[in-house]
Amino acid sequence: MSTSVATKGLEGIVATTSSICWIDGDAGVLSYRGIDIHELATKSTFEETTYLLWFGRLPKAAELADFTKELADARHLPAKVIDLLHSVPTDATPMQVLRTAVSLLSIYDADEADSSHDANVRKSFRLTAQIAMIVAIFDRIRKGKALIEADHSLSHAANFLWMLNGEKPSDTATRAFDIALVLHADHELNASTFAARVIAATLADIHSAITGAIGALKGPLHGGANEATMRLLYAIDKAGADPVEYVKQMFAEKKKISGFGHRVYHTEDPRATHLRRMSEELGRAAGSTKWFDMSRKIELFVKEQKKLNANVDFYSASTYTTLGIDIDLFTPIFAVSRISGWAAHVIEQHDDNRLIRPRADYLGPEYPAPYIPLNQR
Ligand SMILES: CC(=O)SCCNC(=O)CCNC(=O)[C@H](O)C(C)(C)COP(=O)(O)OP(=O)(O)OC[C@H]1O[C@@H](n2cnc3c(N)ncnc32)[C@H](O)[C@@H]1OP(=O)(O)O
Ligand SMILES: O=C([O-])CC(=O)C(=O)O
Repeated sequence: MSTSVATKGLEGIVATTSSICWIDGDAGVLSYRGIDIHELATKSTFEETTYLLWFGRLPKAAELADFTKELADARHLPAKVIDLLHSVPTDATPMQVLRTAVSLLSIYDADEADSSHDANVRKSFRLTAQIAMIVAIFDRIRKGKALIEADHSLSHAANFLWMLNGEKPSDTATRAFDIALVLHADHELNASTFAARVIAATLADIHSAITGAIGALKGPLHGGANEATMRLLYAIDKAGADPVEYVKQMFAEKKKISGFGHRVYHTEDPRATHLRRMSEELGRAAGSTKWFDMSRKIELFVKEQKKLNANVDFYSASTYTTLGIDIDLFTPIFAVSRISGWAAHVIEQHDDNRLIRPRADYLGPEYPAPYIPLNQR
């Protein structure tokens, strides 16, 4: 009965046109609006990269200053959203809370019913500022700590660390975190971005699309892999095990190693190059490269045994841990960055929309199957 054969997981299927992000998975190239990620990671900032993603080109100095101010000015959460953060159980995961809070934000957004280009851009500023605030504020609430007011003079990266830790971050920590935000900002039609575009394509609002994207990011095959990677490193450490022997046993049990493999890259993930270096450098600066050393042993072994490369999630785990960030904040922090890419894709989708509605290769009972009356089944 089927008319065509489905490609499991839509591998290799081109599902849309886009002008935002280009990846060459064989050459290990990632670019935003044509600009290589290595250039952006070494020269740009999260604010400038977000401008690039949303508006299609690098900003001039005055444009960047205006953009930075607008993003800082958007650091405001409705009281009801702060109430929600106080009312959820303190053992709720930050990803659950973020997903729920972003959904609630839509009810208080002045532009909720407006999905025009300009309204989407206004909402993107707010969502980008608010997602970072929600993650930082909930972490303080669950730890019984006093809330920290946003500092509008700080960059997006520095303000997040300030609101999370209640201490002005060092330049080293701010720059490392800012680079991590740049590296995670966009990645073409990854699962969460695709989810966002599918939702946006029904002409649903951007908050609905981003709520769905956060749900998709949470899974351990996608953004959740950074937390799963760190849980693996902790488990090896707790067991006092040799990392290679531990991973060998996982292979014997046919388990996947989080932080390895990628649907698109068949070579080094260019983001891992930076995160590997950051993991080592931050470890050295902090006086211990323990997590980097363990990660590197695993990386070399997995590469040798399975020809699998580390992806963006592998070294972000040890990088964030060395920055003193709790494990269950890793995936929310991915969202703190990825909102920039999600927003760019929702704007692009709404600007030139068509419903996304593929077909399924039907494998069920043959048509016409009999309807058997209830008393005869
Ligand atoms: C930000 C991101 O989303 S980056 C990705 C984050 N996810 C992870 O790190 C989770 C671990 N990795 C994986 O599960 C996969 O590599 C994915 C989900 C990233 C890509 O999945 P796919 O393209 O569907 O590849 P698939 O899962 O089919 O794997 C192909 C083969 O490689 C193996 N493989 C892939 N990744 C791994 C891994 N991390 N550990 C062990 N084996 C792996 C699979 O077992 C499979 O082997 P088989 O053909 O012998 O059955
Ligand atoms: O592109 C993907 O499939 C996953 C990924 O690396 C990302 O979302 O950053």
